[in-house]
Amino acid sequence: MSSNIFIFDTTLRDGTQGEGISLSADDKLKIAKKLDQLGVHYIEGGNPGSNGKDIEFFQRVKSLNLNAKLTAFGSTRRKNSVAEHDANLLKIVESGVPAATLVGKAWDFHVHIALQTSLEENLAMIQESFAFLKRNSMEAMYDAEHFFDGYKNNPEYALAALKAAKDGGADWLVLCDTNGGTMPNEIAEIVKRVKAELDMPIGIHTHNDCELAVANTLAAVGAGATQVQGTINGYGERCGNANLCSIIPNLQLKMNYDVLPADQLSMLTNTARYISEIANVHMPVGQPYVGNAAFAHKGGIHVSAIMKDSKTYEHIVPELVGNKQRVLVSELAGQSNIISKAAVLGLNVNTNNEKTKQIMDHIKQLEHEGYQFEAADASLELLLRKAFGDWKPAFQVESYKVNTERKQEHIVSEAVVKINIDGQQIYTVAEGNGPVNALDTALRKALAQQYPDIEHVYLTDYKVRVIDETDATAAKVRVLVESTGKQNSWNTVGLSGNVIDASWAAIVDSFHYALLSLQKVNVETPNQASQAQDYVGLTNI
Ligand SMILES: CC(=O)SCCNC(=O)CCNC(=O)[C@H](O)C(C)(C)COP(=O)(O)OP(=O)(O)OC[C@H]1O[C@@H](n2cnc3c(N)ncnc32)[C@H](O)[C@@H]1OP(=O)(O)O
Ligand SMILES: CC(=O)C(=O)O
Repeated sequence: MSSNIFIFDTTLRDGTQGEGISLSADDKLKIAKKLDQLGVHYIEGGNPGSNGKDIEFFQRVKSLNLNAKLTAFGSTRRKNSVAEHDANLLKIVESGVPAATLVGKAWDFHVHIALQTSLEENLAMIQESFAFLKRNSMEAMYDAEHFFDGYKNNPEYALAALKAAKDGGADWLVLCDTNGGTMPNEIAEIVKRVKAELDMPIGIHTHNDCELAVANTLAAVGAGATQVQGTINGYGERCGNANLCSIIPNLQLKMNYDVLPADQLSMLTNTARYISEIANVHMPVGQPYVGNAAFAHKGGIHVSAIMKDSKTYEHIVPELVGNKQRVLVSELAGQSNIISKAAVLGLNVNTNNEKTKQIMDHIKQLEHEGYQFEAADASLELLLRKAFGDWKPAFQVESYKVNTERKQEHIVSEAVVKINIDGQQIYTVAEGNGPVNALDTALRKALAQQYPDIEHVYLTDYKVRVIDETDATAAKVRVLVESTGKQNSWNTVGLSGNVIDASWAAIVDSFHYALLSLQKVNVETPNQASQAQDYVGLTNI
């Protein structure tokens, strides 16, 4: 391993400057705990001089006794004032954390335009603010705002800003590519020059406006930076910050730096997903390292090869970052995709045979008609189980009917469902706020008579897509439904020329899937049942 790199997480500060991200104090505490478990070295909790929520966070976070060093963020003192009376600096000290990060201007243009003060006054603001922090015994980082743009415009002044921070006692000089417009070669060259000029620990803080934040961070580290600032999932102002979920594994697994212990690196995927849930921001499936599709294989040629050796199409072992390999089945599949998927389900299909080919052709035909199985794993599982003779449906649908009626201000839908379970006909009626909701409720009510646990299954997402748009009158509708049980969620698909019928098909598949495990638990002895659940895998609702 090479030398240590310090990870400075600013998800709770710069991350919250991203559009659509707003975290409560409780959210921030949960995220701080998670980041600490991951093993980051610094957690920038927020701006105590900005809002009450951040002040509350800093008050409450102390009781968590985190290993990571907490840092409070703010700016250098206001122009023409004194640090001791600066409300923002006082709040930082009052926050009681051991470290602080102050942003200060390093680009002469910004001093003139944004601060509207003299170049000398800005240097005094920097120097005096750091001296104030050091008098209060804090570890102090200088976030040299727009450092790279400043250096390109006026290198003497940009370096003078760094020297002012150093003279004030700053412990770290963090070079910021605030507008995110610098290229990796420029970053490397400028970091090297700063290293040669000033004997100080250097950090890097980049933004993603040219989609280069990760590359720029790595270039800076290669040139001698030892503190890396970034956020989980790259949240941050405008196009975001440098994404730590890519930087950490790149540094550790590709560039051989000592960043996190291996067992903590394997928490990366879980951390990224947990924080995306709290931030309520959907993660792109193709997000490197931690995305759901980061190790998902779709093309038949790829799957055929990974079954021989995963290295053929995987740049790392996914488990190193806590992710896992997935095989998708679609019209681009070959027999290998089916065999691999069936093996995961515990189905005994281990050789290429005529049956596998028939199923593959059937799936391709269905996808050609408009089905889509890669986003409907549960429907695919039912299809495979049926094809390999492993599935007996728990119920048969006899009929359904649904009406929607508006009475003055109220719209109500009523569904009537007739199903058959082991020869016994069950007939239910239910109301809902729409036809899909009414059908879902009526079917659940019918099944609950024999499978009470089905009450825990909810429809949690519903997507409709009109396909075959070139022929609008004959267009088909594809409905994807996400359902959630006590522990898992799963997706099913329905296709029809009628949106209600497509929805019904997707709902029926969802309940069939849920009943796979309930059915097994009901028919087996307790011991066999737990084996059956392991065997069924995903389907323990
Ligand atoms: C590059 C970055 O990401 S920096 C961090 C950006 N993050 C944020 O701004 C989020 C938190 N900010 C806030 O809550 C508010 O902006 C506050 C509390 C800091 C300040 O609020 P206000 O006092 O109302 O000022 P406002 O936000 O309108 O303007 C910023 C002021 O800070 C001054 N300022 C900007 N940078 C600095 C600096 N490095 N040092 C000192 N003063 C600065 C500006 O010149 C401006 O002063 P002016 O009002 O005399 O023109
Ligand atoms: C400090 C900071 O967030 C920046 O310069 O981008």
